[in-house]
Amino acid sequence: MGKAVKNKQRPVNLDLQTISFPVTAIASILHRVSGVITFVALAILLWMLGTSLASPEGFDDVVAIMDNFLVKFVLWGILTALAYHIVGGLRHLVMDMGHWEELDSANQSARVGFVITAVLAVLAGVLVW
Ligand code: HEM
Repeated sequence: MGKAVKNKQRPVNLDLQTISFPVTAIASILHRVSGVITFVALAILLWMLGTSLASPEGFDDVVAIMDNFLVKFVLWGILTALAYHIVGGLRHLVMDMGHWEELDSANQSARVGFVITAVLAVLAGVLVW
């Protein structure tokens, strides 16, 4: 009993300000977050598509809704999340084929993925506004 307690006395760092995640961990977390955002966004986008196709009034309603900064911002966020999910997803698929699995190449591909997403986010902003 006493020995079991002793074995649990390992160093534990719970000070969030001193914990720094590797770039690959951040890329991984963001991929999951962007997947969940994309999933939730599907409901919003399908509702907008359905409403806009249902009638000319519905189309006008969706156009009117889109004329709001907050709605545009949410749409921009959705497009950016989708862009990151696709970029990160393609990176995953390349890794599944046995490439970019070493520490250096994994770090580099994660960084390149962030840069490509930043460019796509700017393009999404141009599209939405
Ligand atoms: C409607 C569109 C999509 C939705 C809602 C979606 C959602 C998700 C979610 C929730 C996950 C789980 C993430 C996790 O547990 O870590 C996931 C994983 C994944 N997604 Fe998507 N996704 C979509 C489209 C795509 C596309 C277009 C690609 C292609 C590039 C893609 C590639 C992947 C890959 C490779 C994984 C596995 C990642 C891993 O092994 O950790 N997804 N997706």
